[in-house]
Amino acid sequence: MSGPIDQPTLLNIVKTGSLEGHTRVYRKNLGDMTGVYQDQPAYAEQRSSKGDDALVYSVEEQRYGNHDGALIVGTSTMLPGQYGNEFAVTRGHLHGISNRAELYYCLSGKGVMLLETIDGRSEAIEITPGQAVNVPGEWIHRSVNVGDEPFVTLFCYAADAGQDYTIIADAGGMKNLVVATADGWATAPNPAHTGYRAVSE
Ligand SMILES: O=P(O)(O)OC[C@H]1O[C@](O)(CO)[C@@H](O)[C@@H]1O
Repeated sequence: MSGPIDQPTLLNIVKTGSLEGHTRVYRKNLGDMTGVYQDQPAYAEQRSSKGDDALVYSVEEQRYGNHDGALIVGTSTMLPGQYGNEFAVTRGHLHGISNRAELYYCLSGKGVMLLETIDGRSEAIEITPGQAVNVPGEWIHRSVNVGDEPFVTLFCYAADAGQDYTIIADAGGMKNLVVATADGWATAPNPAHTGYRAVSE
């Protein structure tokens, strides 16, 4: 044993995204999503019609510490939306400690976990209530709302993981986009993607 033993926590989780017992809440607004969507005119049009303060996603999380071995548990609530033909996404990231894994369990709505590795692998996995994606370390990940109601997930990952948001920005966006089709969604290559840089150790 290497230090004090943390206290267990009861969490009441509501499928609409409320996490009773959370220690932090943060929200991302439309104005925070600069550079995320490829269709910049469509994004600019929504900023001017809805305003920069319009909510796009929010996170409620609970952590009992940041030390090696501790877990963060939280809920993420993504509002539906489209920017041109691209569905609403989270910023997306690789964990700062890149081998840290994460679980995403769908509480409500319909979404896709878009997952890529720096050496070119790509996966897009749809989840609906009752389904989860167990995301191993080394996968860049982003949530995508492909439905017309909030996409709510319960997530859990190592508290020391951290987030590297520059990995996607430096590559001109993720390799694939999740776009609307006549019968739902599909992935399409992102023409602006320039390849991922190596992860620094
Ligand atoms: O941190 P980002 O990429 O903005 O996206 C938020 C997502 O990441 C998480 O914070 C957890 O990794 C989720 O809550 C949420 O879906």
